[in-house]
Amino acid sequence: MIPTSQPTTTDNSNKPIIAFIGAGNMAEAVIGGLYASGHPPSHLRFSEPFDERRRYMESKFSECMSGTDNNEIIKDADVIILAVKPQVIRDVVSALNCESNALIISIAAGIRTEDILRWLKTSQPLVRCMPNTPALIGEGAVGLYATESVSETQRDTTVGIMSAVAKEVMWVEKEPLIDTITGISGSGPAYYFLFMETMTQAGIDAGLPEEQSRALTIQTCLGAAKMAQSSEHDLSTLRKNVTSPNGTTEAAIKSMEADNIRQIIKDAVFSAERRGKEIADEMGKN
Ligand SMILES: NC(=O)C1=CN([C@@H]2O[C@H](COP(=O)(O)OP(=O)(O)OC[C@H]3O[C@@H](n4cnc5c(N)ncnc54)[C@H](OP(=O)(O)O)[C@@H]3O)[C@@H](O)[C@H]2O)C=CC1
Ligand SMILES: O=C(O)[C@@H]1CCC=N1
Repeated sequence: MIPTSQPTTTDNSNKPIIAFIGAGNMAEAVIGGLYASGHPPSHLRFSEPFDERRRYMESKFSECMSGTDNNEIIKDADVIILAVKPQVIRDVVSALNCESNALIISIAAGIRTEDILRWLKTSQPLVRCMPNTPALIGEGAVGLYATESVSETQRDTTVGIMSAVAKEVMWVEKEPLIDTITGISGSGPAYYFLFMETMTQAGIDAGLPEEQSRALTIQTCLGAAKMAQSSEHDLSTLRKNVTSPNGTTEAAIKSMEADNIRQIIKDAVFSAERRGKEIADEMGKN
């Protein structure tokens, strides 16, 4: 009997070819996550007009195809990820020649699917996605909205891509909720950084060495987040568990409540959400 030959290389034929338009921070995070998850580099491409940035990305992802011509990069792609700033997306999308049924994923803050489809002049399957920068270390949180023409397989492909960089990947049924997610997790890392910056500075002002204040602040944030993630208790119970009657935490929380901390945070989230809609209105005019 003649032995059947065994393949010696991994079969990559079922992995989608993914083309990134714009190779900035977010594209770097997603390409990095896909690399680490074993996505074949030959199936990853990016275009980037800024020479210095492109060279940096080429040195980091040397096996990927790269260039400056967006239409060259999207040829034969199964998935096209729009990773440019909202202010340039209209010009970028209007110049694309999408002839295939490739899935398009836009990560641009605010920009609505109806505008992207109008600029594309096709009824391409389109997903609107809101990732965040912790994706750079595989700790992202991602919200997704699919237009009608996105198939179940393309939904699975989208989740597969985003799961390479995120621990939470979730669909919403109504597109405006992507703006809400922008206010929560898209912009959210900056709120926590601001909180940590301020807390570190308070420690320094009170006499702690910067290194100690920074380390204590960061570990406290991380510890609280991990507790919140693993605990069976809700967030307010966890807060109350730290707060002894007439103790130190109570004094701190009372001080924050007196300064209207809850309203401050809600206003911040709604400001980000509103700004997303404003960006969409500004860019969607034409
Ligand atoms: N940063 C964040 O926390 C998050 C960002 N987003 C969204 O992700 C998108 C990308 O953001 P981010 O990665 O931070 O931005 P970056 O500015 O880092 O990346 C965008 C890249 O696109 C390049 N670019 C500009 N014009 C073109 C073009 N015509 N063709 C191809 N590439 C082009 C830019 O080059 P050049 O510098 O030369 O202009 C830049 O390198 C934005 O729409 C943003 O709203 C979503 C969630 C979180
Ligand atoms: O600030 C911004 O517009 C982008 C989108 C979400 C986070 N950063």
